Amino acid sequence: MLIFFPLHSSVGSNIFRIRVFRYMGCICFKGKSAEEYVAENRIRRGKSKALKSKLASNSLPLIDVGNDAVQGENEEVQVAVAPTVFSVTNGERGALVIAGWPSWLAAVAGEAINGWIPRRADSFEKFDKIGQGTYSSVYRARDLETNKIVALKKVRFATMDPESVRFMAREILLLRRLDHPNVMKLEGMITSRVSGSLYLIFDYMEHDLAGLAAIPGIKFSEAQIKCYMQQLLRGLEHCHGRGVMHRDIKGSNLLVDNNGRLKIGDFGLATSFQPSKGKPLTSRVVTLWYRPPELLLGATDYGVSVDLWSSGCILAELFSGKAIMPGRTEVEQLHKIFKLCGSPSEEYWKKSKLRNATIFKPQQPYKRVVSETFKNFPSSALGLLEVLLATEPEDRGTASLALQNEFFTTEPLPCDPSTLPNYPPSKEFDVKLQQEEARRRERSTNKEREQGSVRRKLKESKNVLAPDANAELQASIEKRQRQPNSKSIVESYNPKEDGNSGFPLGLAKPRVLSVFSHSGQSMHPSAYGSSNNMNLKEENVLIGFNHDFGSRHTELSKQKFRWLDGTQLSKFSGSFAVRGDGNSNDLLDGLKLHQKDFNPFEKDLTMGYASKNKRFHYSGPLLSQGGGNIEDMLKEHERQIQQAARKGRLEKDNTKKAKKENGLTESLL
Ligand SMILES: Nc1ncnc2c1ncn2[C@@H]1O[C@H](COP(=O)(O)OP(=O)(O)OP(=O)(O)O)[C@@H](O)[C@H]1O
Repeated sequence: MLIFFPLHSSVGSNIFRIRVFRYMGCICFKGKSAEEYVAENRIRRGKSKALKSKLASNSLPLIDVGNDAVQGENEEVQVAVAPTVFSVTNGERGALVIAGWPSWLAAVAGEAINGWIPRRADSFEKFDKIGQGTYSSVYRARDLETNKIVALKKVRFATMDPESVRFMAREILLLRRLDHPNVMKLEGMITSRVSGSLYLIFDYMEHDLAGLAAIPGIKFSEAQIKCYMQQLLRGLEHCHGRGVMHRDIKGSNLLVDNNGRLKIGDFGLATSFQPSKGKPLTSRVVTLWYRPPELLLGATDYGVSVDLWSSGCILAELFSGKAIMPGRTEVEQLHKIFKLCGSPSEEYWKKSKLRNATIFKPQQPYKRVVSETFKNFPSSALGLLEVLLATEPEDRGTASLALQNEFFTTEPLPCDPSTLPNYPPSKEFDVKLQQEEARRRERSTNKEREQGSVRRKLKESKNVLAPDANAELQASIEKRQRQPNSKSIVESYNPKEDGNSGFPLGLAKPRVLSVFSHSGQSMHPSAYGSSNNMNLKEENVLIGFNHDFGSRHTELSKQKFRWLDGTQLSKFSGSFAVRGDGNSNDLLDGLKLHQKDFNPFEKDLTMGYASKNKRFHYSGPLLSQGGGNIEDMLKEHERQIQQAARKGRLEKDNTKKAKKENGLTESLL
């Protein structure tokens, strides 16, 4: 059997000529000639007229797939690779491995790599690290074949975990669907049959919008803002037109090159949407500050308007120089939205039937004050902002409509991207590095004096960086990577599969996350008494579990809720929250109450938990009974955050003290 080794690929083209070399005078695969094989296996030869003529005119890009064979006896096989995604048959899987892909990838994510040939790592010269995402590290590199500077995104996933590979493949599949000047184009991938890693190849982009906005002294002009917004909306128009929802539009995902061209990047949370199919989606997407109200209210049938909301946040941010709604928790985020954009209409509450609507519906409607708040913005910008930041998703229109808004047609017109100034390196990553460096220096010199200067430096950087979309879940990703055998639960999670008690087969033993207390507020288990102190024997208890999955998709739906009886509970080492006087009956009453209200299999009911480093994270809605009093919830919420912060500071001080004492002892010894 002939083994093909890739020499060079021309990814992005839909039609290739593949030069195969005869080895010992014969080319065969599974008893067929390469040509027959290629013709039969999805690679359609001369199917359409246009293709036939291209084939005849020899105008197709060429890929060599053999450097190991005997030259001289070669023949050219012309191959058309359709641009769409295919399901992969066993035969094709074999062909993918032969083409140089590792079997773990071909087996699980054949569709994502079909028709492509991997690039070899040694055909790139790797330089510095330029970015760090939750799921990746990004490096600058030179493509030795083209001499072009590129960005290599090394994606993190567990090759042993098919679900994790499949999820990573989703990003690739979606990227392959897109081809637009304002969308990051996947130029190819690097891996090999023996490699356990995968790099995605992109054009190198010098900046991102968050980083640019954070450069001290930079204030974009109206024409420049229009230019960036136009590019963003054009990119979105393309994505939406191709059935892709981005679901994480924010400054650091909008990459900008030295020619002023903006491209939407990071499709890790993106999904394809088919409105007709009505498949429920997770509401735990989009970085908090840019997350629209419907997601905070638990919508699972949302659409592309989520990206338009985020774009509205970006528009206002570009004019005001800072994030407009920097919430620390989902509750606070929703409150900020209501205070600025008003609460949705009565009709909306009724018709939308959102999961968290009863909890978060304010007793008194909030008035919209967008125009008053941003009265200094140009009026045409306000017009577009009013549309994009509509509380009700249907009122946000579409990217195409936004592009027709008078914002883009009135003076000053959007400037040409090439006229945008050249900025110094300014990625969000660079800003983070600078801030870390400033902190490090602070520690190593006179504390008092340095503290002042760092505070000044941080102040100078006018834009506070947004948290990562799922930053709070980082700790569990790492844990998950050490647990390759756990079964994952994907967006289309089917509660029936795992029954009402116990856990799905193959799942790692879950960690108890939270229980609902009497008032319905979620409490962090470790902050309160242990299960042994409570009389939980007879009752069924609603508990949130963290299955600790490492891959991104499971994060989106990782927290599941189950009713457990006392016996099952006793199997867990976690401890439980009790409100009021700590009497277990308080808890149980509360739980029974919630048993009526909630479907135990619903996701994302609560998200408060402590990570490995014992920092408190509140990312989820804290539930309250009956709804209506968001102000009280916020007060309680704020109190809990302050308390957690105080506790953190105290622990830090104690550690420092202990270290100091140890140091003293050591030096004495
Ligand atoms: N093509 C590129 N050119 C230059 N820098 C890039 C490029 N792509 C990504 N980066 C940098 O790397 C960082 C991480 O990339 P990306 O956001 O795609 O990774 P991720 O793991 O999906 O991140 P996230 O945590 O946001 O999900 C970006 O914020 C950006 O600064």
